[in-house]
Formats: sequence, C-alpha cells, structure tokens
Amino acid sequence: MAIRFVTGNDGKVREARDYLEGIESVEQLAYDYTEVQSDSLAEIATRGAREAFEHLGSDEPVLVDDAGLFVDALGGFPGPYSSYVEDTVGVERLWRLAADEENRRAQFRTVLAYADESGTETFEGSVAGTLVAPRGEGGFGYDPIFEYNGQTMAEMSTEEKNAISHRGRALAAFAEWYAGRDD
Ligand SMILES: O=c1[nH]c(=O)c2ncn([C@@H]3O[C@H](COP(=O)(O)OP(=O)(O)OP(=O)(O)O)[C@@H](O)[C@H]3O)c2[nH]1
Ligand SMILES: [Mg+2]
Repeated sequence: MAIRFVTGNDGKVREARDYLEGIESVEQLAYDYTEVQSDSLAEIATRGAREAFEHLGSDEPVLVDDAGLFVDALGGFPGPYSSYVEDTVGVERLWRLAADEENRRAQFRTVLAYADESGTETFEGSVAGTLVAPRGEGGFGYDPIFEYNGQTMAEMSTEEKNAISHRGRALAAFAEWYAGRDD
C-alpha cells in the first residue's frame, strides 16, 4: 500500500521517494491540515497527522513532516515558524541576520508523524551545521545557507542530502519501524 504523504512541499516528497524507493511508493496528498502554534515540531506533526487521517478517511494511514531551522545565536529562531519566516523574511535576509553573529551554528530538525487507526508514531531526525552565504541550486527552503562538512545542502544531490540530513535520519527511523510492523 502506498504511503500517503500529506504535504504541499514537493522537495519533501522528492526526498521521501528517493529514500523509500524499493521499500514503498509515496503518494503526495495536498490536504492543508492545521499547523497548530507550538514550540514542539512533534506536537505540530502529530496533531496534523491525526487531523489529516480523520479528514481523508478511507482507513489508509498518512505521513506528515514538520520541519524547522533552529539558529543557535537567535535562540532557536525561526524553529517551528520556519515556513512563515521563509515566506515573510526570506532565506537571504535570515542569513544576513546570522552573518552578524560570531556563532553561526544551526540545527535542522524534522519530525515525521505516521497516523493510522491504532494511533500515531513519530520519528525524529536532526543535523547540526553552519550558516553561510547562499550557495547551490539544489534542495529547497534554507538548503543554500546550511553548510554541512564543507557543502551546503543545496550543493548536494538528493541522495547525498538524505545520507546526512535531518529528514534522511527521520526517514531511516521510519523505514526501520515500517519494515518491522505487522499489519
Ligand atoms: O533548507 C531546508 N532543508 C530542508 O530539508 C527543509 N525542510 C523544510 N524546510 C523549510 O522549513 C520550513 C518547514 O516548514 P513546514 O514543515 O511547515 O513545511 P512546508 O510548509 O514547506 O510544507 P508542509 O509539509 O507543511 O506542507 C519551510 O520553510 C521549508 O521550506 C527545509 N529547509
Ligand atoms: Mg507547512
């Protein structure tokens, strides 16, 4: 049975497909679930997955991904508000905010929530890196300003990004659980 990935973000779908290829197919559903205002990505993802599962019906499980960029020098901003900040402030201006700081460390975090009739499972992944002036054409979102091991995530192929990224790590935990579940 295909995994129903509820997201409007094509980049997330590309990465999930690349990672889960050979395990399960991934179908993108564009249902716009409520993203609650919370400091916790897990809470946002869990509540979104429950709402999407109940709304979409048909007893098929859904997968939701809530992600955020946490900048050390900015007290973890934009964190759970990363999507809003990308749309309002923009990636380039967020970089300029961080460029004035001595400490340019940041983390990317993702929580995947998988909801079915028996409940919701969550899988987390994070990666630590350094913010840099934008480089690279690949990826999406903040990838051009997030450097890991000398490369920005926008300079990596999908496979290279998945091997080190927050989402790749969350997908690894999900894939292990998914393969071992009995249904
Ligand atoms: O550099 C990045 N590398 C990534 O791997 C990544 N994953 C997410 N993001 C950005 O962080 C916010 C998350 O918000 P978010 O989880 O609500 O996603 P979204 O609104 O884009 O899609 P949806 O799944 O909610 O429909 C959005 O601004 C995304 O562009 C990323 N940026
Ligand atoms: Mg969103």
